[in-house]
Amino acid sequence: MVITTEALTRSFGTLVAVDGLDLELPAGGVVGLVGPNGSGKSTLIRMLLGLVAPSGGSATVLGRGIDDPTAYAAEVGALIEGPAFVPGLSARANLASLAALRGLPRSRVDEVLEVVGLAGRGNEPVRRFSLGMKQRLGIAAALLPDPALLILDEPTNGLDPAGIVEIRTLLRQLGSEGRTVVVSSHLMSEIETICTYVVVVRFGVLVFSGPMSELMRRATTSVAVAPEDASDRGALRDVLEGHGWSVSAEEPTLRVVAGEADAALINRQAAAAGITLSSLAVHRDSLEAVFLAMTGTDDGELADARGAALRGGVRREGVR
Ligand SMILES: Nc1ncnc2c1ncn2[C@@H]1O[C@H](COP(=O)(O)OP(=O)(O)OP(=O)(O)O)[C@@H](O)[C@H]1O
Repeated sequence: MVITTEALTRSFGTLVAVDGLDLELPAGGVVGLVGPNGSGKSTLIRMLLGLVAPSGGSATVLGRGIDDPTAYAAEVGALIEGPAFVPGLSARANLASLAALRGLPRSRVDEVLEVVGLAGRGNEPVRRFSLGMKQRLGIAAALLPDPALLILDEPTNGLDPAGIVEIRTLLRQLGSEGRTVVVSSHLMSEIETICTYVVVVRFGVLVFSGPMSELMRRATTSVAVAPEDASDRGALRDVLEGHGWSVSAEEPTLRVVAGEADAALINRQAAAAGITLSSLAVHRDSLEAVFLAMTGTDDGELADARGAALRGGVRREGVR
């Protein structure tokens, strides 16, 4: 396991930002940490990096306890805020000074520029870079020590759609090369196509943790059927309900709560009752809908009163 947590908790005054989290994250691939704003993702990441002390519980990173982050610091690369670079210096010079500071070989600079697709732009001053290029440079900086674990807090925040695609492609590539990439986002849609494993949190509480394929299995499926002759709708409904399916009417179709594997059976039952179907289509909820059902929001904003109060509190007090 690349990261484990046991009853990991962090409170700020009376607010419990991370609430008794139990996690076991497998090594390799891209792990998505998803939850609406204010659900404790950054606090969790900061605890794992040793930047915030837990109020309770324990955790390990690469097999070592977070009470001594220096034991694993050299093997973990992180990007937790917009990367800070000297704007007047080139990308290459910025990375070279970071490498020198960390005692890393200068040869890593060109290697990481190559990995993030900035090799051809390395001599340009960073001030000319787009936000997406700056994010890629930030990831390059995090990659300097060739870490086994890369942790990125909302790396696609503020990027335009093209920039988001670029970062996604890069993260997928990094996750397929043996290292583990942990990436947080408040939007399922931004990371669902790149994650192999997903952790969903809400109000600091774990809602789901497991392989992406398992999350997808939670998506409910239904089969929409329409009889050729509209006057058969009632009879068709009776037949399908008689076989134990739950059916709702949605003009001009009937929606049957059933999986893809049931489609042929539904067709046969209708035919056996002398009803010809003019259409039969399998629908699966989007991951967005699954996320909505789990967290109460699909746009990253908490929908209920506590969410509104927390967001108001954060802005008013500027607590960060
Ligand atoms: N230093 C702090 N002092 C007080 N409260 C804090 C502090 N850091 C975080 N919080 C609170 O803890 C809760 C979780 O915040 P956190 O930033 O971990 O969530 P998040 O899921 O990363 O959200 P976002 O996407 O908005 O950053 C929020 O209510 C936040 O206001």
